[in-house]
Amino acid sequence: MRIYEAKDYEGMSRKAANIIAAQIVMKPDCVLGLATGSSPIGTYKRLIEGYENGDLDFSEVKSVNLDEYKGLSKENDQSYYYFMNEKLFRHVNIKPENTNLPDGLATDDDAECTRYDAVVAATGGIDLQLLGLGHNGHIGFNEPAQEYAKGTNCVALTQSTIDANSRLFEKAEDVPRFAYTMGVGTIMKARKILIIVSGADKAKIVRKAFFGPVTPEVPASILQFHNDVTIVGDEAALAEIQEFI
Ligand SMILES: N[C@@H]1[C@@H](O)[C@H](O)[C@@H](COP(=O)(O)O)O[C@@H]1O
Repeated sequence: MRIYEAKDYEGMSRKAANIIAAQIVMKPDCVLGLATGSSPIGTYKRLIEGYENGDLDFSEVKSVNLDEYKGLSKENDQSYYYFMNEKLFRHVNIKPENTNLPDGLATDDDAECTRYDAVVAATGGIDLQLLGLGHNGHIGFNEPAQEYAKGTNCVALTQSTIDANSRLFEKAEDVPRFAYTMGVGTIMKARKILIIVSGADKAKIVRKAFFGPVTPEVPASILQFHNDVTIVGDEAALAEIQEFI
């Protein structure tokens, strides 16, 4: 596990974008696993700059996103489809047909999970998976549980996740209660994992996830078993793991 400490959110974003940019330069037709949330917004900004100044070409890049809220359409400004379009896709030359997310409006959960697993498999596998970290250790929307989900699944969000994400919605009641998420098994199959963490509120879970016991009760802890994980965090988020850096 490599750990890079950046001074602040901006520094974290630059470092993470450099790692993703290196992946794109080394393999122009790479498959990127992408994430939503506040953590990757700065990273996507830097990638857009890389495209605008001619350093990065997304024309052959494929992407698969981790998750999507159940019940939200692509046009809903809270959907992860909308987020990805606003924060990255529409600003670079990635082909829309090469970008993939679970379908928030699917009605048959099992069929949608099977479909999305097939979509991910058809890409040939994820070269680099970008991850944020939930306050309870969730990755994608894989919440603390008794066991790890292997493939895409429809999950009931925990109250703590609903509360954390309600800051982005007008009313807490508007936060969907269910989401489709890529499974932990699929995430673990990514060739490289890049996890970004920022802010003092992540410090405790960072220690628990990466230096505590491996358990589905802290979903991100399984990343300790992956052989190519890079953590990029700012000083505040890495405050509790200083002895390991
Ligand atoms: N489903 C997303 C995750 O993919 C994200 O990594 C995490 C942390 O979000 P943030 O980066 O805003 O702290 O929570 C959300 O619920």
